[in-house]
Amino acid sequence: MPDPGPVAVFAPAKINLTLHVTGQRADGYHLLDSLVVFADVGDWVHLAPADRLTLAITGPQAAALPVSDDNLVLRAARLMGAGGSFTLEKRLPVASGIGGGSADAAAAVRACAAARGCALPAAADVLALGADVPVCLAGRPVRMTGVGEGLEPLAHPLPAGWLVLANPGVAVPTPAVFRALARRDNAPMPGVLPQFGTLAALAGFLNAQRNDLEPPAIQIAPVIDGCKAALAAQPGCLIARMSGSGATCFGLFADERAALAAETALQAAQPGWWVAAGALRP
Ligand SMILES: C[C@@](CO)(OP(=O)(O)O)[C@H](O)COP(=O)(O)OP(=O)(O)OC[C@H]1O[C@@H](n2ccc(N)nc2=O)[C@H](O)[C@@H]1O
Ligand SMILES: Nc1ncnc2c1ncn2[C@@H]1O[C@H](COP(=O)(O)OP(=O)(O)O)[C@@H](O)[C@H]1O
Repeated sequence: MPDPGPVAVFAPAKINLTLHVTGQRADGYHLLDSLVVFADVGDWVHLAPADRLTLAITGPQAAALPVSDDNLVLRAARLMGAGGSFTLEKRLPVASGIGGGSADAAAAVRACAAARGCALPAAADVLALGADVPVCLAGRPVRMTGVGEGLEPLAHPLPAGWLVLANPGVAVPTPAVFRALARRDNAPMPGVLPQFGTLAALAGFLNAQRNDLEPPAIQIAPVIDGCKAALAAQPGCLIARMSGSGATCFGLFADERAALAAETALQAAQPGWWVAAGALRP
């Protein structure tokens, strides 16, 4: 039976551990090959029953996102044909390559489905909200292909690990980064992803892969290079790279204490940056 009470859904940050741009469609959208994971760092979407569809935004990043009709939470609710009183607790920096808006849209879809006791829509049905919304609705590690609609579950679970996310406070618009790409026909990842017995093995694999959007994003916002270097310099960091179209970079850690120490050290060294540590979600 549908539960008419309030619903709260976590909207975890999406991290592109790799992001290979392998082609471009006639409509301009790019073909991607990306190993996508999620972190225990994110926004919350709350939904309470109400006749009208409304949105309030709270949380430490609320000031960066004025309430507007095209907020992805409202667009997702309209796609679901749902009303209700939504509160978005905004913790992730906006336009930062970790899919905050897409994660919110996916969480709003989940909240609507939970409130009405109906099934989740198919990936193809939420793609219109944004290329990253299908992967955020999946919410687990996958190989993402196509423009974002291809979702291949991993054959083997990833080892446990920690992510430290750092954003140097610049918003880089995704279309501008794609436009600045030097080439659009880059090699994909290997056809079959290996099984990673340890986090060090995963980091070794990642080191041989790329984020093709990193060079153009650094060209637009050179501070990204410094952000990546600051993460890489933290004790215990196995690899540091930019996520999505930036500017957020991630550091991968096997050890929880090392990840939390890196978070504290970066927050102290760069008070103007957004820095957060969280476990890699299975
Ligand atoms: C680059 C990625 C990688 O995961 O992440 P973010 O940087 O956004 O986190 C995503 O593909 C972004 O997904 P999302 O932010 O939902 O994209 P959309 O709103 O659909 O599109 C924004 C713009 O990005 C470009 N775009 C997006 C996806 C794609 N496969 N090819 C593109 O060329 C297009 O210029 C489009 O107008
Ligand atoms: N709930 C939302 N959270 C963040 N951004 C949103 C939201 N709704 C709409 N947007 C718009 O979507 C754009 C991309 O935001 P976001 O998903 O945070 O970026 P990215 O995909 O690069 O991480 C922003 O410029 C913002 O104006």
